[in-house]
Amino acid sequence: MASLADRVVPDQLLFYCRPGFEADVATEVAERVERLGWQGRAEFIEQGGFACFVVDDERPANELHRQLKFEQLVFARQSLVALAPMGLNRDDRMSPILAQVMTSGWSFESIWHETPDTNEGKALAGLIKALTRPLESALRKRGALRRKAGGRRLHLFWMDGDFVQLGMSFPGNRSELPGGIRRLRFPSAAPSRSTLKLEEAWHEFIPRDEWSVRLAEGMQAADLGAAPGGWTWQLVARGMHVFAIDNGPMKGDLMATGMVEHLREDGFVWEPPYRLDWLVCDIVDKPARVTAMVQRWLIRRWCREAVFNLKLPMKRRWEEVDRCLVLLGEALENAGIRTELRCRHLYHDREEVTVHVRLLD
Ligand SMILES: C[S@@+](CC[C@H](N)C(=O)[O-])C[C@H]1O[C@@H](n2cnc3c(N)ncnc32)[C@H](O)[C@@H]1O
Repeated sequence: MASLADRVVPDQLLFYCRPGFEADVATEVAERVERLGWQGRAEFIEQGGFACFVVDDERPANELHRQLKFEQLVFARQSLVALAPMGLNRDDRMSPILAQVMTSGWSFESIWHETPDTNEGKALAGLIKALTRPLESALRKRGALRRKAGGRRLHLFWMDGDFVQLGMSFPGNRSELPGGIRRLRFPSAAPSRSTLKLEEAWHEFIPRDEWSVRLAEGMQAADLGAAPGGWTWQLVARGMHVFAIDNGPMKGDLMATGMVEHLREDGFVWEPPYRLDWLVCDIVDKPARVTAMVQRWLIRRWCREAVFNLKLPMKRRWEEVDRCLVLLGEALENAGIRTELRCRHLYHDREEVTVHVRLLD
């Protein structure tokens, strides 16, 4: 291991994201960092599938990483403390990587090789496969890869075959999914691919051991903007009764379950006949309008939990999301309603984000 004086200190944070959303991650992170009272600058390459925040502060980047809770980030799929990216020579990619790890003084329990979520990234699979074993064995021999190292994980983020950035993640403040991506199998009986958005939202926002209580058989739900029925299909698959609100047609098989009441009404004005367990909404409309409608549901306690999508066709997506979430948070607080509120750009979301709200009492 390098002595303390010789160590390379990580000076940046690295975030993965959906290609095309780099500016959103960069703006979100820069704003949050500023609110936390830190200095630095965000950097990204359009369509690169990642953004960096280079810390310009006397305090170490590790400390900023600890303060910036991954769970609260909207557009980042993964959050790492990182060293500067490294150009590699094709004849010997291993040696500089080993040297950088050893001078960083890092130790870890596992190594993940990852790439941007792009076609170029996928093409690096062969190179990564060839390097995985030799690198692991070299790092194990040098004592950096250990059986016990606080759950820390080394990430090698291959920007291309000649460029890699080394990052470190910490349990409790990271995505536990490779590339920060939750891959789900499309259920062939579901009426639309949108179904995966609601399923992913549940994985993201509801701990697995609470599903049997919070997504239970016999619960009552409303699905606003339900047609053709992908989200309703998920609710019915959990054994819930669903008010499906949409002018459009629901796919036949779903209606045959007897679990769905299809009402051709306006989701923005429809009111449930009694208190429900769940509200879900996938209506394509202005984010502020959708948020105001869900806010009314929550303040009147018409549901206990809600999942809704905010469609973001605009350029400044982070600003729009932040505005909606702040207004919603303030309105709920002013109404004396305690909630758990989270928002994420999920893997199955495209130009949209998914919000989850749960009433706490
Ligand atoms: C993105 S699609 C929903 C897809 C659905 N979540 C699924 O998984 O199949 C949006 C739906 O919202 C409906 N919609 C738009 N405005 C609405 C409104 N004011 N009230 C109810 N539904 C509306 C549209 O008819 C459309 O079917």
